[in-house]
Amino acid sequence: MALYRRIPGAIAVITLTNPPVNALSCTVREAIYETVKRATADQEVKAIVLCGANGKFCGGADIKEFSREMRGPPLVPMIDMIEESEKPVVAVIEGVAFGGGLELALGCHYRIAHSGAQVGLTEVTLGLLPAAGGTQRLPRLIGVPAALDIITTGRHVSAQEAVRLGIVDKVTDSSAMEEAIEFAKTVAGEPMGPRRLSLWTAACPEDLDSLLEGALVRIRQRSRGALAPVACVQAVRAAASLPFAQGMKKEQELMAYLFTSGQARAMQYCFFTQRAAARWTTPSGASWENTKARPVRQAAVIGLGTMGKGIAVSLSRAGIPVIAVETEQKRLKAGRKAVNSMLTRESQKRGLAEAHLGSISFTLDLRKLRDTDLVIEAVFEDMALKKQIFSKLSSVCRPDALLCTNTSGLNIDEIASAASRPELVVGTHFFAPAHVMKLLEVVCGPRTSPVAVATAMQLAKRLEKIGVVVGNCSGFVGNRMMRPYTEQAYYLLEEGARPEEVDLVLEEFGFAMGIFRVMDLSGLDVGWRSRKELGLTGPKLPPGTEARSRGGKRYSPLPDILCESGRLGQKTGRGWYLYEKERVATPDPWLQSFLEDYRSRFGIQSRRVGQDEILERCLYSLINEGFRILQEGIAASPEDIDVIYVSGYGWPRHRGGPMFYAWMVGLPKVLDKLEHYHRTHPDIPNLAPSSMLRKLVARGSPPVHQWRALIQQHSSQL
Ligand SMILES: CCCCCCCCCCCCC/C=C/C(=O)SCCNC(=O)CCNC(=O)[C@H](O)C(C)(C)COP(=O)(O)OP(=O)(O)OC[C@H]1O[C@@H](n2cnc3c(N)ncnc32)[C@H](O)[C@@H]1OP(=O)(O)O
Repeated sequence: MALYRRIPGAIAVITLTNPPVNALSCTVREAIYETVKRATADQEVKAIVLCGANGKFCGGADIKEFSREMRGPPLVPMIDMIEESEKPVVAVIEGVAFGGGLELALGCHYRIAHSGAQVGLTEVTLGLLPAAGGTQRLPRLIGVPAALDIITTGRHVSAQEAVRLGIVDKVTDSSAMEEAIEFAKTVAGEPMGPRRLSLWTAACPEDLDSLLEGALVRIRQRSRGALAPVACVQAVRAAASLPFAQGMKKEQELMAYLFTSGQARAMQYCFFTQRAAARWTTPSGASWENTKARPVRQAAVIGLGTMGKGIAVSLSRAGIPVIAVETEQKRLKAGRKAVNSMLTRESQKRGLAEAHLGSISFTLDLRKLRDTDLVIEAVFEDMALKKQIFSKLSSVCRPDALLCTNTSGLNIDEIASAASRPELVVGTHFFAPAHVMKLLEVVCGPRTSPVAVATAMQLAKRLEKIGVVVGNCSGFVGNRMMRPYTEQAYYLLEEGARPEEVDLVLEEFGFAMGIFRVMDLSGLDVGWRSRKELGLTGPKLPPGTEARSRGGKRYSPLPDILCESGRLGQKTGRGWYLYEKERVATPDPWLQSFLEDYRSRFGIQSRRVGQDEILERCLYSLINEGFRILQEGIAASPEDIDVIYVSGYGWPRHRGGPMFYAWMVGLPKVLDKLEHYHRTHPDIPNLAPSSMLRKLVARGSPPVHQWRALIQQHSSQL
């Protein structure tokens, strides 16, 4: 709702009251209409102040209403009514003014912000555009180039930048409310015509076309295939070239197109699922609601390799003092140098004062960890080494210290078996670079206690990461699903495709990089090492093993052969591609003739593999593994899997995540295709449809939020 009160000085104060973010729900819009009308009709009122309850102006339109039938007064005429008021309306921006919240403020005649506030037209992140006049008013207020950036990225703009750009008229460190009331008194009675943004003209650069073309190029690089940012560019073009009323018409047309697109639905699904992941539960009844996290006042990181360094920086950035441990002086020195320069860069980039960073001390002595609340082990993926460390930690650390391992797939239970308190051992699987990537898989072993899960999830929040609780199995959720996806990509090469063809299809789908470019970037030796560990290749492989089969299943030795010939990806200048200029992948004629030789050596008839087949085999095999994960209870819900893929594996947000995508495509179609590909390739068991998928199809393909109820809780590994 919106509360109305009269205060001395002939001022009416209207307060949006809809916790937690004062979203513009149907009830709020009705109340705004009513209270603004009341204030404009009241002869005693000379100016109006519009604010939000609990220190937040407004988080925008109520996103929950987008999936229901629209009711209540629409936003656009409501904002127009405010702009048309003859009495000055002053918006008090505290906390946030996002999306429709900022559009509402742009309809006001003045905007006063608190210095801690943030503003933004964030609709694009929900697959929409600012369709309450934002695409037309903002360019008129701050010029086309700055507005284009804010509208197409949806980025959060600080109050300081907002005043510099002219989005707000004034910023204050003290009470924005008091400032606004005093200000309103000074402008009462002035004519409001010049303050109506709809009457302004947008300042536009001479070369508008190249500005807009540049924006489209950046959009294609950032989020290929996403409709909303492209529509935003079209709307800003309208603001630059058409009168306000026509621009508004264009804005509405574009909004109608986006609103009914599957992409908007997918992105709104991502918004809610990301928040739902924090509300974890386990079948034992433990949950975020009934389990209290332990406080983390000091943390330690063991191992200053790529991951350890990033984790130490993340902890420090969150203000947590860190002890970083290495085994030799040389590594310690190199680690210290790298961490310190990462921190300097970070604090410059984020404008963080050194005082906000947690101190980091460096040591070779594990005994220094005796007072630490939480330790994160980030050494090589070597089970024996990890067990040795956990055994030592048990004798060094406090009995209640949480012991975390940053393994990307090893058995948490086995690692925990080396600790004297296995219930305090939990997996914290960070993603590289750990100080940048948002995802944290929190891995529960069978003995992990609820308090260990709660503490790790709380840590994720403090590090500004998205924690998702998963069960213990090889590769957990994310990496386990990657395996069948990568394997399909190898098989497609064996059958006739080229790496660049596979990558193109995946990039057209929306991944920033195709799988072969990703492998070249991270190094082909990563997978090679783990295949050697598993005895799939290298010295542990039993003599006489068939080249293209392991345990009766199809196997591709292609990546092993590449590694054996020294092609490890970007770092060696060649992998699946050639890198003559640093980081620029070019198709390699050598690889093409190598693949031809390989096919003739194994009697494989090369064929043209179509784009649909590439996409379906890669994605559906990954999705199928997701269904198996649900069936085994390794993930609590399809939503959790989707959060993992969108925030950690570059799955395009506008596709919602693999499980949501499967539902959008149609589960019967996914099942049908998997059956077809499995019939054609019976030696690839990953293509055999999972029974969970069959079950969902048999039940009429219910929407994703209903799947959880169908997952058999008794098989949960969480
Ligand atoms: C067929 C033709 C159709 C025609 C078209 C019809 C068009 C109709 C529309 C007309 C025009 C619309 C134009 C405007 C659009 C918008 O405004 S879209 C919304 C834009 N707003 C945002 O993007 C902000 C989203 N929220 C946030 O970024 C954050 O929540 C926050 C505000 C920064 C607060 O963060 P934090 O404090 O970390 O809290 P959270 O955990 O994120 O959120 C707390 C709970 O609040 C819920 N919530 C947040 N924002 C909204 C919202 N806008 N609507 C509804 N609910 C919201 C959030 O889900 C959390 O809920 P719980 O998880 O249940 O706790």
